[in-house]
Amino acid sequence: MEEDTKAGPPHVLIFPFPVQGHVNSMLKLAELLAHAGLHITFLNTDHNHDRLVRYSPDNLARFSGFPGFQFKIIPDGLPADHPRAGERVMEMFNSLNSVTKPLFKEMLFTDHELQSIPGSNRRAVSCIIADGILSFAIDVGNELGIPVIHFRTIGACSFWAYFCIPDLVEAGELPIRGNEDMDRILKRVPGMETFIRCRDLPSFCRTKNILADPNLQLFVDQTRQTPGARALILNTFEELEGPVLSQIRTQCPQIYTIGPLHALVKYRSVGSKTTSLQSQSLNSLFEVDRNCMTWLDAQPLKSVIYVSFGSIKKMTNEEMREFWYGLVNSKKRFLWVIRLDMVDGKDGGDDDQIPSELAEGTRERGYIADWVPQEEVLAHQAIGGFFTHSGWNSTLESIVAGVPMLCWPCSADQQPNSRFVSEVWKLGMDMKDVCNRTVVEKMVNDLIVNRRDEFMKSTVEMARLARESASKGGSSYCNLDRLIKDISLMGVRSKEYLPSSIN
Ligand SMILES: O=c1ccn([C@@H]2O[C@H](COP(=O)(O)OP(=O)(O)O[C@H]3O[C@H](CO)[C@@H](O)[C@H](O)[C@H]3O)[C@@H](O)[C@H]2O)c(=O)[nH]1
Ligand SMILES: C[C@H]1CC[C@@H]2C(C(=O)O)=CO[C@@H](O)[C@@H]21
Repeated sequence: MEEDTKAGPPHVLIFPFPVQGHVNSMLKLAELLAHAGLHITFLNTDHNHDRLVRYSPDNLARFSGFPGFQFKIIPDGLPADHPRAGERVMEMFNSLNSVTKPLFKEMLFTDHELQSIPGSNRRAVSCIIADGILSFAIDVGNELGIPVIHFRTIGACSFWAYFCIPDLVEAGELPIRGNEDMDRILKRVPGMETFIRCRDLPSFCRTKNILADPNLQLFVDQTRQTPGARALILNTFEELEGPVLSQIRTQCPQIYTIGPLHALVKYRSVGSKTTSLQSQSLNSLFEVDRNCMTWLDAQPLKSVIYVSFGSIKKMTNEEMREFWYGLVNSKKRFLWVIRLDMVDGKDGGDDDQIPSELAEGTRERGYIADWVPQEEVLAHQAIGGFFTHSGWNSTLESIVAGVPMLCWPCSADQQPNSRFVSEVWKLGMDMKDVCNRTVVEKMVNDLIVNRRDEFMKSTVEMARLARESASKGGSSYCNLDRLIKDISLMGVRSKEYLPSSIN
């Protein structure tokens, strides 16, 4: 079955790991590629598609405006009531591998809309852009003769830390030998030898069972498969992570740095119906509370600390209490995102009664929301600082907005991210491994009052570099053009690749 290579533009299938932070950045890439005229199939899980339809209905209308754009739905293999958050998010890997992978292969082989339609301008899928932690897509692409590009939605610093873990083990630098060992500087992560400590490695390294820990092995294996992909896409920019990118290129020569994606959408989607800031809330898997913007309008300039720990983190009642007292005792205004699924269980009894001093302080100076339009919030003039978990999208959004960060990393790549924010880029402070109301109170005041001028110097400069990279002629702007050209040149599937039947 030879494909008519003269028919229509390239057809790219985009497949994110199905959580908000990944869907967000991959939908932005989908918009950019569709805006450039490529045909896009965006593969959503049934669970997430239902949430997009429910909480971002305008999203579907916006994307349907691109010719050749379609959403495809695939099960994630989990029951509808699975939390898909906290530590249980790890269960998604097993179901995606056992249930989703065979369906993915069958879809590519049998789905008429993914094949070339003789006489029409729709080509078969000519390239797969898969999440860097869904490496089974490489196997499927190889079986079907479709080139696969990895898009890893974390920063280059974290990708490289993951990649070097086997070298750290081989050199005896891992495992970590207890709490007293956490500040030991590691020597076998090239480019980070002067500042990366044990506590700054991805959280999965905090295991005694370094050779057999299933989570650690999963991410190391996924990361080490990336050199087998046709190329690697990273949502970052050369001016932010150049030294680490040089190290990664020794293993993965073909890298497209096209971030910050949310800024690139803004600079390349001129004339789109929605401003790029508003378009972010069109990718939301949660119901957005826009009333917080009216509350922000009433706050003094740079007076508010914005607090959000992403879409996956779950907190204990004790952690909530320490942060709440720290924020109230700081005497600063705060906008705090507490998702409906965020607090781990309710221990009932008086724990659920809010102490009067907290209730009064929150009433006077605080606003608590389930979910907000974060890019718009960070761009608001009332925001003086971002108390963040250091998720990579949040980090980039804070950088572009020029907002200094107080980092409380929770898991995975957040640990390396927070070390780079504080130690390398000087964009804020790292509160790693601390959960104490007195420390929260002090660091909030340091961030938006006592050390504000110090951080503003570096945040203003990094924001300039970020916007420059995403503007016409900038590094990320040009790399996106290169990616589009290279995808257009990618070979087409020839018949010897197509198996006689799905096995
Ligand atoms: O009220 C809110 C809170 C967050 N966001 C958005 O949600 C996204 C959250 O992404 P991120 O900051 O990366 O955090 P997570 O949701 O935790 O993302 C997961 O995926 C990221 C990308 O791989 C990783 O860096 C993180 O560690 C991982 O937890 C961002 O775009 C935010 O703008 C909102 O729109 N409204
Ligand atoms: C399942 C989460 C643990 C780490 C994963 C990840 C990665 O690319 O390594 C990024 O963010 C998280 O959502 C994933």
